[in-house]
Amino acid sequence: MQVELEDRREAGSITGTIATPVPILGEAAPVVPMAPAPAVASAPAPAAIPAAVPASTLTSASTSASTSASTPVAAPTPALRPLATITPESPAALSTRGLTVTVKHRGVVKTLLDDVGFDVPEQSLVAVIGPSGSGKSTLLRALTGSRPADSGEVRYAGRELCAEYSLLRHRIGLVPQDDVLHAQLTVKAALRYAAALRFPQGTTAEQRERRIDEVLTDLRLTEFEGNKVATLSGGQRKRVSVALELLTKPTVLFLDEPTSGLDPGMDRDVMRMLRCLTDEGRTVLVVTHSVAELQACDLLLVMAPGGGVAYYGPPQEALPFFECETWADVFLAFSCRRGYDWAGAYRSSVYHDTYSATSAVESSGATTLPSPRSSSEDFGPGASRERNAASATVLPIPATAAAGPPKTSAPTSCYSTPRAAQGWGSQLRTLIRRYLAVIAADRGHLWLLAALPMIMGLLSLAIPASSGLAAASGGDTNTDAPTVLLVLAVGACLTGAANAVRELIKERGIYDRERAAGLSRSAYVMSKAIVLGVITATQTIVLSAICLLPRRLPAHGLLISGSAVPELMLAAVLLGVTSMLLGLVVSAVVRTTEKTMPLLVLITIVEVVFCGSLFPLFHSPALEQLAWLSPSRWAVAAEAATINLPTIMGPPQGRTTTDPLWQHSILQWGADIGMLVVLGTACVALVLRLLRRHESSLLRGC
Ligand SMILES: Nc1ncnc2c1ncn2[C@@H]1O[C@H](COP(=O)(O)OP(=O)(O)OP(=O)(O)O)[C@@H](O)[C@H]1O
Repeated sequence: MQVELEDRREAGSITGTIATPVPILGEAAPVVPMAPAPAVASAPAPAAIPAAVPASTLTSASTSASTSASTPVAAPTPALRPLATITPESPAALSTRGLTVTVKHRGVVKTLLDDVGFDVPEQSLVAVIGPSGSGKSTLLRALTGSRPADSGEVRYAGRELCAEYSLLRHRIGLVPQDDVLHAQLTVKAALRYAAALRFPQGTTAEQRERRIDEVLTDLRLTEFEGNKVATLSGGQRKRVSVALELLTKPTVLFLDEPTSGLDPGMDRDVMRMLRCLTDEGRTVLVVTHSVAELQACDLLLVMAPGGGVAYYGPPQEALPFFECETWADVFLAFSCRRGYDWAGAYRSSVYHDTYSATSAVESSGATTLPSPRSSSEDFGPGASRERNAASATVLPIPATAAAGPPKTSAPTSCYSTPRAAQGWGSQLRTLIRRYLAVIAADRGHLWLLAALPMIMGLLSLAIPASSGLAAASGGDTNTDAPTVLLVLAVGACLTGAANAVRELIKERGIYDRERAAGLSRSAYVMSKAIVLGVITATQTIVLSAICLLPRRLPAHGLLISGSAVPELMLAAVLLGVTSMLLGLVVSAVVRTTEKTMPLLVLITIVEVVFCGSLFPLFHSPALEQLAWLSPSRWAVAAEAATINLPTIMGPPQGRTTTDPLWQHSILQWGADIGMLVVLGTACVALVLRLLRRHESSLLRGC
């Protein structure tokens, strides 16, 4: 193996200088040769290593070419050097033991993670690979608390994730597979809003700007800071996602397939960036499908089908461990030998004893941590570098990382300081500003928002209603008035629900990530309700003005003498806003954006059927009570009360009495309006409840 590595160093600069920082930091990268690999000893054999592939199918590595597939062979026996001596004083950045995740699928219990345990030393870059469905994403979710394991434990610097989640979550950075960025915003604006939401209370705007400039420089994004995220390449977008996470200086950074869909050059670029982030003092764990750049990592975790660990150790020793020449051979072996106990083979190897079984976790959960720092220290100018230099560790470091520039300790002390998150009001203001910026950035959508109520208002004028909403002359009944109210109700419902029905689901990924980073659920929902409420109210006023003003109207309202228009408009606006909140409920229920359109149609039809002006609902058991749940029922009733519809229309066909909810009295009008407010409030409570339902058990408590 030694020879092979030396050959690789000569063959190309990439593999030969894997610990070299690429010029991400804006300076020329010094060429640093790769650290020597651990020496391979000849004896003793630690364990039977899987003859991973049938000889007939695959070509084995030279050391195992003669090995039969069915005969377990002795492993090449490396004299392994522990990556880090993890003691209570210098804990692993991350330790896991016995992580097991099961789900019940169609009555059958399925194990997604099977007794997974490993230690990640501070300042190491760990890649996680494995065949599709082997549990890599499940592992990431268990490590970050977004779906805690059913059993086992995860410790950060000795602190148990489930027990101290509210403390630890601010120190865990996660770059999910899908971009969690508002594509309409510029890079700098996206970072500004994220900083305003995530930085601790008391951080000044100047400190935030300085930190944003730091990460932009570190990730070579300065030249793109004015570009919209949507216009960036996949690799650049991934760098922005990483920048966003780095703003708060997480101690451990997780990335879920950051290179999927990127070309090999981008793949290398991203992996080199991760190498640099590690060399600067962070601990990085990356789930990847790409095996081309594994040399850049300090440790490699290979997941086996069934969710067990098939290998955890130095990447350069993985293929010899599996006795394969290529990763394609290893993955083929995984699929060919379904029943093989890959995890058992690994557990009985020396790699398990060296890289998975030496943890402070096993000895004690209590770790001695350096004294706490203040929150503002985190974000002061150049804080990280100074801090890292000050807390330089004596931990032995991984082979490849050892070849890089002098490394410094990850700031374990930060775990001990709870950070004061931004206040609710501050989060709400930031969220409202960001939402408005996102809406304003989409000119086409803005035009549509403006045009929709005008078009619907003009169309409503096509309804022939010579008496408008007033009493017909000559003692006749006005039977057109209910149709005008119906059209106004449909317009308000459609406007409100259409505004909201996609708004939560389309940014569920962003919300999930921000929620884990400290966002208040209620501030988020209120920001949506306020912005969409104002937009919907404005649209409904325009719609009602066009629909009502050209028509004959009663001279007085119930509350306001001189005009019925303000009362009619108020009912229409409340209907629009309540329907918008109903749209948010739909958006919180569904799991995909596609499902929102059929449900929008359904909401509209339900509101039309139950509005009360299409056919009489009163004194119709069940139907009448069901209609109470429809906002349109109460809005039309309030409008009918204002214009005294029972008198100008008379009893509906086949009935001798009129709708009791339409009674021309201030009390009834107030009750109708009050019910709209109650339904709107119930919708907000339901949205909060539904969002909570999607969250992990750890987040629900925060
Ligand atoms: N809620 C669930 N119910 C049933 N099975 C599930 C559930 N969630 C995940 N799985 C299954 O668990 C296994 C592991 O899924 P996971 O997404 O962690 O795998 P992965 O290694 O990340 O896959 P990929 O590389 O394709 O992303 C898969 O077989 C998946 O179908």
